[in-house]
Amino acid sequence: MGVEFLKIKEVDEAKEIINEKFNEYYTPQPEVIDISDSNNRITFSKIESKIDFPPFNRSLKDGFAIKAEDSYGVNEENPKKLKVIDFLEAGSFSDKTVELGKSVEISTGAPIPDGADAVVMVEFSNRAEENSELEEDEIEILTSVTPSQDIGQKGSDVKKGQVILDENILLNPPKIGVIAAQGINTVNVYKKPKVGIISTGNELLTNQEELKPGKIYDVNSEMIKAGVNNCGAEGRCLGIVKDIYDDLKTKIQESLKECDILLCSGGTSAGVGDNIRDILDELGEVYIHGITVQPGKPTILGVVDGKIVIGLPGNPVSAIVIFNVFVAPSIKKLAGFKEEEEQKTIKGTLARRIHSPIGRMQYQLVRVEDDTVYPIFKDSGAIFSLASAAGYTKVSKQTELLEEGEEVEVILFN
Ligand SMILES: Nc1nc2c(c(=O)[nH]1)N[C@H]1C(S)=C(S)[C@@H](COP(=O)(O)OP(=O)(O)OC[C@H]3O[C@@H](n4cnc5c(N)ncnc54)[C@H](O)[C@@H]3O)O[C@H]1N2
Ligand code: MOO
Repeated sequence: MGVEFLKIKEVDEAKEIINEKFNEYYTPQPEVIDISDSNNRITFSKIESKIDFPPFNRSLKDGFAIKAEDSYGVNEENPKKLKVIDFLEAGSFSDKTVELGKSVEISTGAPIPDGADAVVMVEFSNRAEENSELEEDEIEILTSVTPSQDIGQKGSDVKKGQVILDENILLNPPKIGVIAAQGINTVNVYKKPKVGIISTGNELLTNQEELKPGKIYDVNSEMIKAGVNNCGAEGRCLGIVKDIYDDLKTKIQESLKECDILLCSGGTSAGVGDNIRDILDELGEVYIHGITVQPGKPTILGVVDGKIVIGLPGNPVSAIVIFNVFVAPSIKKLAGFKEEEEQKTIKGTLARRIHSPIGRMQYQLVRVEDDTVYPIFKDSGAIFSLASAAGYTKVSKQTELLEEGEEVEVILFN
């Protein structure tokens, strides 16, 4: 007999242990980065505004800054003549004061000159070209405006000292815009946890090698790395290791020096060459070996040198399902994402019945077309099934059969 599994864990119990161990063995760290590198990073602390925005009262339109009082009772039949005492482009500044009977020609974004309290849009004015009774430095306005009209007041958008972004916010283009408006050039974000990834198996080749008899290309390294990166962490492929006990043991020890969390795949079962469990027992402690799920029953969680080591089942479908269901939520949390987001789900009608093993929660890959859910009945090594899979449907451990036509929920990948 090979190694015995620990007492196999129920799904909820396994999730709880994983969550607890991740919290215990990794403490999120902040780092300060340049705003130009901040897309897709997560804020570690609140960001406060350094300045009022806008920083001055500014014109929202091209037109004439006036005293609103000058426009009362004005309309096209009853225009009002005003003297133009200055011209203001965005970025410039006027030291003139607008009094009754006067105006300053102004561009959108330019600061409102002293004395003015409203802007009349250029469309509602005439110049000398349009009305020969006007002098060169005169206009007539054709509409009335209210005080503050078309003025963006200083601090009306954001006041100095106001929280503009909370902690645990995923920075994206609009949010980076908010920071940029403040002239802030560095951001305090969560450091990405470094997650090492090792594939194990004598049969595995890198994509640099020629295919040989009995061999296959390594799927899990790149697939899991992409999954890790989607969680806001930094996945690092650390290579392929043969099923040789000492080689794998050394590789695990070496790898732990350069990462915060280690994900291995393959060698989790209890067969010849399945070494992960024994190595983790020797180097540290194993907390989970076996979860009541299908696929992915032989999943392992251990701790070595104060760091989490996960053994994902080698079959790629099992590896990605177990990663998504059990590992990704914890990595996301450590990377700074707010507590577990709702998974994206859709509902649909089963096109075929699903048989499920009693006693194991089944994650059945499915394809979805319109509202119809097609189970993909292939073994967990059939990687191509992932090309069309939209996600998976859960079949509880007490359920042996889901009938064709039943409504099911599909948990979508991403
Ligand atoms: N007698 C038993 N045999 C198996 C059992 C069992 O309970 N009793 N469980 C099966 C289940 S379920 C799974 S899942 C696998 C678990 O296997 P391991 O984690 O030990 O993985 P391997 O044996 O190393 O590989 C399984 C399969 O996956 C392929 N593989 C592995 N790594 C990769 C990779 N990086 N890229 C692509 N493909 C990979 C490997 O070639 C095998 O075909 O055990 C079952 N057996
Ligand atoms: O549990 Mo295995 O992961 O069925 O393929």
